[in-house]
Amino acid sequence: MIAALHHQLLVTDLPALPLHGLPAALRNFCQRPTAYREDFQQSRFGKAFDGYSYPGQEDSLNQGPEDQLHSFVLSDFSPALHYPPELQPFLRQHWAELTRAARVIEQRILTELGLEDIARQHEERCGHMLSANYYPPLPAGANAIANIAPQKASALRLSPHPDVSLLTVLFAGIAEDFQYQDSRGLWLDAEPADKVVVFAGELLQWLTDGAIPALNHRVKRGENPGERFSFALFSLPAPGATLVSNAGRHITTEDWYRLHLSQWDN
Ligand SMILES: O=C(O)CCC(=O)C(=O)O
Ligand SMILES: [Fe+2]
Repeated sequence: MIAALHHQLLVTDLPALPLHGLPAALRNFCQRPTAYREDFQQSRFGKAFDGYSYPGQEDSLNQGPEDQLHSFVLSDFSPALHYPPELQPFLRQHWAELTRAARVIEQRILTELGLEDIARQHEERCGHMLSANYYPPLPAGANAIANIAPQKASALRLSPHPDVSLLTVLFAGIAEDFQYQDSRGLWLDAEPADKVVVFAGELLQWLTDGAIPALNHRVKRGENPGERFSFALFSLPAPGATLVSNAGRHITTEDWYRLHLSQWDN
């Protein structure tokens, strides 16, 4: 059963969950003037990964300067009032229901994997964060990428990475151009799907002491890169928590975030 998350996507038989207008709300936010958007940057939140990041940004905690997307990270950990008005209706009306549904799915997977102790820590010490991602349309020309210096023009819209999560739930399904790395290190194209899709994050790797590796993934630049949205829901330890691996290693939430981010230190 462990093979179900081992270097692969778990495409469940559950239909994708509704987005309740979130893509349009996110696009509206991303099309506001820079000065407006800057009020919601991560540095203003100072909590976990919460807040806004934009293409070309040098100091985002969750994307690199070469990545060609806007992301807005929402979580259980910041007060709803801190988020922009565009995202308030989703947060107020749908966040609780979405994260409840995701928790049920995550619990079922962890239990089926025989990871009872991790399931208990997930239940008691983890919350959720959503990376709501908007990839603006790109011109068809090879180097004509908005906000990106020509030397950084890339075949990718999102660079390869593992997630900081315990599990990542693509609750709205999987969009085109998503790729993941198999056990041989080869990049595979994921089939777009209107199902809930789940994969392992680095916290699952840490808590299983390496038994279940985090899935590396990225987004390629397709033939005609139009507007693209994705919604990745991460289960994450809450501020102030301490987690224990199967082998008995301990880590605090804050050290976990630092350890995850240190892989991008030069
Ligand atoms: O855009 C995608 O399909 C993937 C997004 C992603 O990997 C992330 O938000 O961590
Ligand atoms: Fe990711």
